[in-house]
Amino acid sequence: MSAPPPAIQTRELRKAYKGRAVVDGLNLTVQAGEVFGFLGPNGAGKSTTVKMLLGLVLPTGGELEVLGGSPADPKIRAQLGFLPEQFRFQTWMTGAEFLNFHGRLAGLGAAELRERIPKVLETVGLAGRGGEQLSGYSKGMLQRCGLAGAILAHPRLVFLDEPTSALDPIGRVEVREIIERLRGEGVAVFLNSHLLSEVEQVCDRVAFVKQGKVLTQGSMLELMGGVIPVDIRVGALTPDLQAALERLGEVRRVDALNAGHTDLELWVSREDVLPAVAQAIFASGTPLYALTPRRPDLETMFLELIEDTPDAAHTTKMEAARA
Ligand SMILES: Nc1ncnc2c1ncn2[C@@H]1O[C@H](COP(=O)(O)OP(=O)(O)OP(=O)(O)O)[C@@H](O)[C@H]1O
Repeated sequence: MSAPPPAIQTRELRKAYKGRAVVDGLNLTVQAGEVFGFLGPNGAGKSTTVKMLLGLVLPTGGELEVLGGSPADPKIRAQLGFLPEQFRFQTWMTGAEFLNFHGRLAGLGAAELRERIPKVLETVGLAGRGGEQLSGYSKGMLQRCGLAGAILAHPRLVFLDEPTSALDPIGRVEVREIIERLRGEGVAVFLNSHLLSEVEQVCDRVAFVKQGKVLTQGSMLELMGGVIPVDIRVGALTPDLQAALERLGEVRRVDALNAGHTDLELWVSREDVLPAVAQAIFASGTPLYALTPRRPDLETMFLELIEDTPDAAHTTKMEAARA
C-alpha cells in the first residue's frame, strides 16, 4: 500500500491584501496523522493561512494541497474539520440541533447522526447537555460544542484555532486528550495556540511564523538540537550504573544530595532509549525516584526567535532614516 499523501503541503504560498503580503512564501509540510503546532505573534498570518487551507480565502500565489487535493473539492472538504477561534453559533439551536445541522452539511445521514451526536458530545464532556439551547451554554461549553462539530464527520485533518481559549485547566487537559486520541486514530491536527506549554505537550512538530514567513520548523527533538536532556533522581550513582548510563547517553551533571538522593542529567539522542535507561537503573538495585525527559521550552524559543528577527516595518523605517 502506498503511503498516504501529506495532510498539508504548501509551496511559496502567498496572500496579499491591497498589495501588502500577509502570508509571504510559506512552505509547510504536515504529515498524515501528525499533530502540528503553528505558532507566531498576533498578525503573523496564521488565521489567513488556515482560511486558505480550508478554501475559504483564495491565495494570491503559490500552491497548496490538503489530503492530496484541493480544499475546493467537496470530497476533500468533507474530510476537514474546523474549530474557528471566533465561534459564533446559531444560539437558538440546541447543542444537538447544531451538530445535526453541521453533520447534514458534511453529508452524514440521519441514522448515522443519531448514533454519532451523543458520542461526540460525550467525547467533549457535554454528555447529556445536547438538549439545551446554545444561548444558555457557558463560553467553555460553546467551545466544547464547536470542537464536537469539528470532529463530528470523522475528519482526516482538523484545524483547531485556539481550541482551549475559553476552557479551565481541566478542560484544557481534556482537549489535549482528545487531540492525542485523534492522533491515535491517524487524524492530522493543525493547532494554532498561544498556550505554548500546551503546544509543547501535544505537538509532534511545530513551525514558528512571523510576518507570513516560516522562521523555523521541526520536530521537538530537532528544535532541541538533537538531544533530549533527562532529569533523573536515584538513591545512589554507583560506578557500574554510571558506566551503564554512559553506554546509553552522556552523563552531563551529577549532584549528590544529602538525603540519600543523587540527581543527574543524562543527554540521550532518542526517546526510545528511555526504557533502557529505566531498565539499567532497576538492574543496578538503586531506587529510582524520577526519570523526566525535558521538552523544549517553546516560550523561550518563541521569544528569542521573534525578537531576533527584525520587523519588516521597523527595518523599513530604519532604512528610511538612514537614507
Ligand atoms: N480580509 C482582510 N483584509 C485586509 N487585511 C487582512 C484581512 N484579513 C487579515 N488581514 C491582515 O493580515 C494580517 C494577518 O492576519 P491574521 O488574522 O492571519 O493573523 P494571525 O497570525 O492569525 O493573528 P492573531 O494571532 O492575532 O489571530 C493582519 O495584519 C491582518 O490585519
